[in-house]
Amino acid sequence: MTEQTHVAAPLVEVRGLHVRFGEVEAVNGIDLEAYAGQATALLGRNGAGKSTTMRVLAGVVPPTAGAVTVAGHDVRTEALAVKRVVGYCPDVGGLVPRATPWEHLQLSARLRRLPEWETRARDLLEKFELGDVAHRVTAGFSHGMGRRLSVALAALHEPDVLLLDEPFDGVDPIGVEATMDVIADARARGACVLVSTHLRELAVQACGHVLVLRGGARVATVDALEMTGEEGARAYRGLLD
Ligand SMILES: Nc1ncnc2c1ncn2[C@@H]1O[C@H](COP(=O)(O)OP(=O)(O)OP(=O)(O)O)[C@@H](O)[C@H]1O
Repeated sequence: MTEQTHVAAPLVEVRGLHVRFGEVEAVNGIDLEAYAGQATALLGRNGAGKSTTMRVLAGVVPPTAGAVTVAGHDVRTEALAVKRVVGYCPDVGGLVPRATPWEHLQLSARLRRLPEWETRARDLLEKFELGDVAHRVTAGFSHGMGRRLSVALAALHEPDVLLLDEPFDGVDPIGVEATMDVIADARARGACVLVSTHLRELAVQACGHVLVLRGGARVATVDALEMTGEEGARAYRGLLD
């Protein structure tokens, strides 16, 4: 036996990630590994660096320093390949106000050259209870409706790496359940899932591992069980100070 506990290579590998915006050090030396079939939650206070880390993994923000690979692709030199293997629900934006949910899904399917996407698109819209508004422009959508569509869009092509930034924010129980299903389905088919959220209880329900960030750095990686209930709330609170 070797000391290695994972035989397969990680789907997400982050070594010494730094991201600077002018004077602001948004991410300050994060290490992270995530494997097929795993779901990992990113928790931390406002400004801890969760969304910036997600943006780097999605290939939309380049690292200032550090090595980051997603499904074996370097985010710095192979950003397009990263975007192909990732399904990304950004924390804000990403929807075109004058387009309908169906048009969003259609555009994503065409850009990715997905064959036979219509049935899955319809199923996702039904799952997220967006079937009735499938042909209504998103301009008038509530915040929660927009979140639900963003998760459906991220999941459409059954990506190897699913990145959900604040997927539960303002979402009703049906939407939360649909998002939990999407996460469970992704894990079952061997995808790797990362979820950034402020909702600790939902994070531990969805994920097996929790990464706590503070000031752009990782302060702990714990089993989700250690973050559940009142004891978990106390443990989490302790990591925030
Ligand atoms: N484009 C940007 N330009 C300048 N500063 C930025 C930019 N994006 C993020 N930051 C800064 O980087 C830090 C980390 O931000 P980030 O959005 O990653 O945190 P977060 O943990 O996702 O916070 P929240 O929980 O509030 O969404 C913050 O100080 C933020 O102001």
